[in-house]
Amino acid sequence: MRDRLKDVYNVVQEVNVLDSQDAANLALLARPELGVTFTKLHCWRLVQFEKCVFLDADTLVLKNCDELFEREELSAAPDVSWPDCFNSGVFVFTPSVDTFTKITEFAVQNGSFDGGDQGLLNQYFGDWATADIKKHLPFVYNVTAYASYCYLPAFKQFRDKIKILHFAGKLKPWLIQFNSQTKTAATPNEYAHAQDLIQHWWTIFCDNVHQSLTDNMAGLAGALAQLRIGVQRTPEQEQYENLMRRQCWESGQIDYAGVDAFDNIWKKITQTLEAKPDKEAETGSS
Ligand SMILES: O=c1ccn([C@@H]2O[C@H](COP(=O)(O)OP(=O)(O)O[C@H]3O[C@H](CO)[C@@H](O)[C@H](O)[C@H]3O)[C@@H](O)[C@H]2O)c(=O)[nH]1
Ligand SMILES: [Mn+2]
Repeated sequence: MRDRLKDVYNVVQEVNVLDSQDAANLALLARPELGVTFTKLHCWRLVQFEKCVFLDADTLVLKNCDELFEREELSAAPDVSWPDCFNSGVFVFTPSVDTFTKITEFAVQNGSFDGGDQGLLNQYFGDWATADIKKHLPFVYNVTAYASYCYLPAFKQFRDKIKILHFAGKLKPWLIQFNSQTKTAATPNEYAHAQDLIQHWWTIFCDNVHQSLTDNMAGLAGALAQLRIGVQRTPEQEQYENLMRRQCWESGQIDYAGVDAFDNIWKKITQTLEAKPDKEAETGSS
């Protein structure tokens, strides 16, 4: 996968979720819940660049955004569910080892109010909402596509102005049912207003990404490599695609480390089994 990425990007830099070689990381080892968050913070170490724009992997750039580099750290667009916080899926920053260290130290001390990088960065850059309006990126640089967060009449009115669409939330484009034969995505209701943009994501995937994937790749990439695009599907292929989609969906939805941890599931099963005789007794007596 790294080789494929190197064909497309100028720099492919590997970062570890937790790296015991590093003092800041060592401190974070005591806070494993911050591990994934920490990974995103590595972007501040790209000191070979003067200025950078961070983009979540679930963003889709629709127009040239070079002017973002004229903004200062930390510039970002408001988050739709709490506009006094910025959404951390798109932000302008200045790489600096010093800032990286300060943010990680801050993380170790204060944690993150939402358990992710967005809470942490909003705490660290705590005056974003009030200090400098130039650091408020227009919303078109980070438009949340999910219907329940979307102001649909505005989406319709301003859709041609959207520069970056962000598939924030659990339902990602790659989890949406896709028919490899007709090359069409079965857009769910939550994205009905953005159907052509979901289709655009899949068209880019079919035309520019699929040929770079191979069956021996791990995870979703390996599974997507097995799609046979534009040819008639055998019943086996159809069944496979349905199964893959379902597995993606389910793995995307299940909170293995939290409420859906095996211990909790087991507890629930045990409780249900224990509760059953009582229920029957109740029904019997009533
Ligand atoms: O296994 C993973 C998980 C996440 N990421 C990266 O982390 C980003 C954030 O995850 P995502 O699923 O996109 O989160 P969102 O649904 O966008 O949710 C919000 O909450 C996150 C946690 O605070 C923030 O990072 C997001 O910017 C914010 O939009 C991804 O885009 C990736 O770039 C990975 O590389 N690997
Ligand atoms: Mn995201």
